[in-house]
Amino acid sequence: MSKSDRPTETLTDRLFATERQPEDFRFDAAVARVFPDMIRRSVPGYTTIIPMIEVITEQYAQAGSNCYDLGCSLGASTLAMRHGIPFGDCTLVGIDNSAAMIERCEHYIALDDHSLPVSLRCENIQDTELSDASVTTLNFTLQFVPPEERSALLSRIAKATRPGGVLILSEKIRFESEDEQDTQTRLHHEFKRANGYSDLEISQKRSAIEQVLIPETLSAHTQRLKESGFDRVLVWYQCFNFVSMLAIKAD
Ligand SMILES: Nc1ncnc2c1ncn2[C@@H]1O[C@H](C[S@+](CC[C@H]([NH3+])C(=O)[O-])CC(=O)[O-])[C@@H](O)[C@H]1O
Ligand SMILES: O=C(O)C(=O)Cc1ccccc1
Repeated sequence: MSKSDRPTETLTDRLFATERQPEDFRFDAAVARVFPDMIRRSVPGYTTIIPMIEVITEQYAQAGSNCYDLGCSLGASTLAMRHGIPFGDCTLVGIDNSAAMIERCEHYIALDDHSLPVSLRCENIQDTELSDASVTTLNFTLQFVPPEERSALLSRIAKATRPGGVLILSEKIRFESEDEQDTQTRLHHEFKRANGYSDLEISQKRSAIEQVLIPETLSAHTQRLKESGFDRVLVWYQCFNFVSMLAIKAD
């Protein structure tokens, strides 16, 4: 096996470093190979959010319930949930519709020495079966679901959630004020530059995700979470245009 084929080798993301034909971003094998580096260098707060998912899971997981990580990629949030769940009789399920991600995710799960089994499913989260949930995580995944299809998914999650259970929802957001949108976007791009991305990488990635990752405002998210069946919504983290919310179902 060559060095670059080792499934958990940390590789540097250079996918947008040279000029390329405009093409929509996809979670294919090339992205899966560099994903840990890409997400860490691209999403402000990602390295803080992951360990906090463990803390939040520990607070809200319920004995005998199901915990879901929807859009689990390589399992970073899945593993945080695994370490947070304080009950041996919970079922932890990671779901992603990218075969390349799920295949690599299996390796990360296997390397993590922990007794709670993780069940991985290569499925579309929009029609995957959900039931008896206490903690569900959508860590930067809902943003890739077409906006008009987001309510149906959130309603299914809320319906499947036990009283006192939660949804952890992390998203790239946009702002109502054009001024704030410009400032936060500039700061996000500065974060990427500080992490070694060139102007070409930033602009080519921006074009590739434009039609694929659709950010919405915080108020749109909050309103829809409430209409979907969650009782309380709070923001527990924000860095620039990246936020994480906690949507809670009343006891
Ligand atoms: N409809 C869908 N069904 C299933 N999976 C999907 C769908 N749409 C997108 N995905 C999957 O959602 C993941 C989004 S990444 C999540 C990071 C992870 N949560 C982490 O904490 O490291 C975030 C990002 O790249 O910004 C990808 O693996 C997609 O294949
Ligand atoms: O890179 C960006 O600009 C983002 O908004 C985050 C991101 C991270 C990983 C895949 C797609 C988008």
